Amino acid sequence: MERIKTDLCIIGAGSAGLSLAAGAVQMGARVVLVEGHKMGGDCLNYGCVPSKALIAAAAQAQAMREGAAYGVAPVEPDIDYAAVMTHVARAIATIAPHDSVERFEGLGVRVIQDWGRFTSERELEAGDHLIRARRFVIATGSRPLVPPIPGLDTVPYLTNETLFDLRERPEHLVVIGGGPIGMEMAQAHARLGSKVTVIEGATALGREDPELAAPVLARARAEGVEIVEGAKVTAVAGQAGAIRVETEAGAHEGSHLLVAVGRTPALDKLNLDAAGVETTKAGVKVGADLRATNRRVYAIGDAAGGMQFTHLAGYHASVVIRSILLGLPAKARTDHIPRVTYTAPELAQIGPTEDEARAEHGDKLTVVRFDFAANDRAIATGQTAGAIKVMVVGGKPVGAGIVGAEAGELIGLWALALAKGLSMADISAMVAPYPTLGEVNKRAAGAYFSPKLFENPWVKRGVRLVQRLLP
Ligand SMILES: Cc1cc2nc3c(=O)[nH]c(=O)nc-3n(C[C@H](O)[C@H](O)[C@H](O)COP(=O)(O)OP(=O)(O)OC[C@H]3O[C@@H](n4cnc5c(N)ncnc54)[C@H](O)[C@@H]3O)c2cc1C
Ligand SMILES: NC(=O)c1ccc[n+]([C@@H]2O[C@H](COP(=O)([O-])OP(=O)(O)OC[C@H]3O[C@@H](n4cnc5c(N)ncnc54)[C@H](O)[C@@H]3O)[C@@H](O)[C@H]2O)c1
Repeated sequence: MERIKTDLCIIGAGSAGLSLAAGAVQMGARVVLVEGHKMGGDCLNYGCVPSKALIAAAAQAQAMREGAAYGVAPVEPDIDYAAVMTHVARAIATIAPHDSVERFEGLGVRVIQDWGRFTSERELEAGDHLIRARRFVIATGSRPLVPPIPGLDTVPYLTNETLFDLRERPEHLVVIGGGPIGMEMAQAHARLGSKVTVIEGATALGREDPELAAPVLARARAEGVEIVEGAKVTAVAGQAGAIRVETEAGAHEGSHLLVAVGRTPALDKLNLDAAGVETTKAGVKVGADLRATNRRVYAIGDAAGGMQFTHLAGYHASVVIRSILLGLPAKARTDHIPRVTYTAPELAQIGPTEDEARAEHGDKLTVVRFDFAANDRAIATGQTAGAIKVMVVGGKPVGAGIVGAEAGELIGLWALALAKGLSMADISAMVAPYPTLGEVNKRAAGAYFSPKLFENPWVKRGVRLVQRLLP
């Protein structure tokens, strides 16, 4: 058993652990990084990267069907599903060196490729190593939640960890769960030629602003995705190629089953009791400073039990690095974290939705909006299905929601606005290049001021007075 003493031991080399390791070692800390499975974690291997690569292939296929509006004869694409998955694997392989053991060892990180398990409040065992660290950071992420549905353990089912291993296109993919994973993968597969049924216990994309989620669901349905809502799955039966899903609202059959009903924190291997680290159902119990009940231990990323995004994992790393390396107080905010569902159209949100903002701010809330249909670039490119809504309190945006082409890119401005406390006046001061979809952001800000400017009798009177006085 090798004994290692270090400043910082990070458990998990996913988005959270890698961001922290790279930052901490380059700032001069001695860092040990413990990873039991694949460097890069979920995002690189089973999550963001493969899903977005698959979505890109699906978008290409769909574009070939939709040429008519542009005067380009539409064709039904000839899709080689195995080749699509080769494209997905290539995207992973291209990014993998950036997350590799070699790169991190090159930066000076000691990487231990084994599962970590606490033996005490100050020590972690990983293979033949016993690591004593001044600070530990749990960055072990999450894994797919497999609900206790009767019969599920008797049928072959896919999760995000196995979906991208497929080499033959599912004939009929049944997806349990209409959240972001379910809807992204459902639409992508329908575009790639599978028949797809989504079975959702409540409302599909139910955490989103219903007005902004509606066009996403409508488009997916128009492209052939069957979305069954209010249909909690009660039992599953069958075998490979013929799987039957029973719901409270009837039964559905398909060739393949994808389970996408949420995530569960990956904490089971850590022996957290030995470390005095308490947990909740969502993850490690942490405060806003991301410190656990053992104050030497932090949790970041999915393991911290809040929102689950790669950019949040990176942000968490930047928060705890202040506290761990410099001893400075640091708290994680949540109000400025955007989220994007990469369906077509994309759906992006930051801060509260309209309903949530109204519940919090009541009459102080103003909601301004602008439709893509009035944006020249959207008209020119045939992308007019979309809208932006901005929730404003006291002249400052508290939230924004965008549905439409490139919504994920467009929300970036509001992420800056909320991070820095910018006002609607700041946004409207921006000159956006013409013609860009990004003009919708400025026009939303304009919509906030135009009633104040154009429907105000005092402004009109003032202008008339000045006009009389001017030479
Ligand atoms: C299908 C899908 C699509 C997604 N798309 C997006 C997206 O488009 N945008 C976005 O922002 N987010 C997306 N996410 C979410 C994103 O992948 C996660 O939020 C992110 O990966 C979390 O990073 P993490 O470092 O906390 O955890 P992970 O990436 O899960 O990494 C944790 C690592 O810890 C390791 N580990 C676990 N236990 C131990 C142990 N005891 N010892 C040693 N190592 C251990 C694991 O092997 C793993 O490598 C998606 C997720 C899925 C499933
Ligand atoms: N674009 C992105 O950023 C992105 C993409 C995919 C995933 N993610 C992350 O991964 C997380 C997990 O995504 P997810 O879609 O698996 O989970 P989710 O919790 O967001 O959605 C799961 C859905 O399954 C439904 N459900 C649960 N049990 C059911 C049952 N028995 N029968 C029918 N429906 C049932 C729920 O009502 C819910 O709508 C997301 O919250 C997000 O943080 C992010």
